[in-house]
Amino acid sequence: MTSDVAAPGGAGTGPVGGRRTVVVKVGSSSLTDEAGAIDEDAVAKVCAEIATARAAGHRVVAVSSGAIASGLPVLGLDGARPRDPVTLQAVSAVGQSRLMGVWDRHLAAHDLVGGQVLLAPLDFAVRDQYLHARATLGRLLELDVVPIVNENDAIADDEIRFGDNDRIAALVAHLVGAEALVLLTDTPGLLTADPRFDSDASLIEEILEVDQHMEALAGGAGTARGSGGMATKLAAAKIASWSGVRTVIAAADRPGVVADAMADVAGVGTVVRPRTRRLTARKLWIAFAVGSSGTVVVDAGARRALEADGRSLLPAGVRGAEGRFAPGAAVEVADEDGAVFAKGIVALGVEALRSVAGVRTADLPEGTPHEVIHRDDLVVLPA
Ligand SMILES: Nc1ncnc2c1ncn2[C@@H]1O[C@H](COP(=O)(O)OP(=O)(O)O)[C@@H](O)[C@H]1O
Ligand SMILES: N[C@@H](CCC(=O)OP(=O)(O)O)C(=O)O
Repeated sequence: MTSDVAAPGGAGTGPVGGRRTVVVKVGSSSLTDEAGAIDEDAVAKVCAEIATARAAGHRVVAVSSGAIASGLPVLGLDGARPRDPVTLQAVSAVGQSRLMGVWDRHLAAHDLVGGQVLLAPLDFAVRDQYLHARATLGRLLELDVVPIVNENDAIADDEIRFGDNDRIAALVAHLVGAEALVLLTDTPGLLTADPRFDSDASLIEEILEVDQHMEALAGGAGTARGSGGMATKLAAAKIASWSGVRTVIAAADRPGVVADAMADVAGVGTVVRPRTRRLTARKLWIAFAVGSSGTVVVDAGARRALEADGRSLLPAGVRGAEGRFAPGAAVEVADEDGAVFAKGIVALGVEALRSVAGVRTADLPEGTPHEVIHRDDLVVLPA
């Protein structure tokens, strides 16, 4: 599986210009007050910390929630937050520019310039857009701008939007070759239980590998203002970890939190360590950025060849195919018990694949690709 592993020197693009890069995400829960309006003091505090990191020579990308919160009072809707997605999208269109105004003002107090970058899932899933986003973010950093990223809420398709900013922040951390991803929230980090239901919950200071046990501890959002809760923070930490990026989940109101997270100070929050064997940019994109269009079911021998030997998937090992997909689509790979263990880019459409399922290479009709999923297009997922 050597082709899964990135060259040393950084994930994705690698450290830009040899300087350390950090992605700092501030969640809705800590950017808004009880009434749901933007808390300017919270933005000012983060901007001061970003300025300190910049003064220490680091590059910083901010990921900021709060477009909807910024738009509600302008439209007189802060009394009762609308529930329907289209109204919320319209509200975000009003709020996003105001949110940027708040960031610009507080960054300017430190002689820093912000630049708005709005991203949607397709920007990560369509490879050309992904490379384009990477180039733009890289150039912004070269220009000493602080990119301020949010989801493109106004036009995001409700079916496929992220909804939370945690996973966007992790994918951005990969894009810019960050050293650390700092997820700032309204708790000290991941606790042993959701603090709303267990007042004795204590901080988990270090996670070596995000596994099912950890995922079981993570509940949903604590307030109506936040989205995703700890569950999406751990999902983000997993993406970051596979990208070779260290994640720190910590309290937004902790003094010096960004500097301490960069310095890896013990107790700053929950630190999720990067994997030593990180995925290449392409494999990471396949594993986490692109949605899957179907499932290819394989026999036990094929599972072994893929998992243990890092081989390509051949038609002979295929038992069936589900879903609707064309050549070039991303699909999950499952064994005959239905356990999904890999993901990849398939070379045949679903009908063509069904027609050659179980056929040995020597007996394939002329013109049929010999590999259903090439090993370079296949990622074995964590257990
Ligand atoms: N195990 C846990 N440890 C800490 N917080 C948890 C846990 N499970 C659920 N939560 C909830 O997650 C919330 C933070 O997530 P969220 O509201 O989405 O924040 P943000 O807006 O910062 O992304 C916390 O306020 C807490 O109520
Ligand atoms: N993109 C949305 C916020 C999404 C959101 O709340 O995310 P999170 O801060 O991860 O809980 C906005 O700007 O209003």
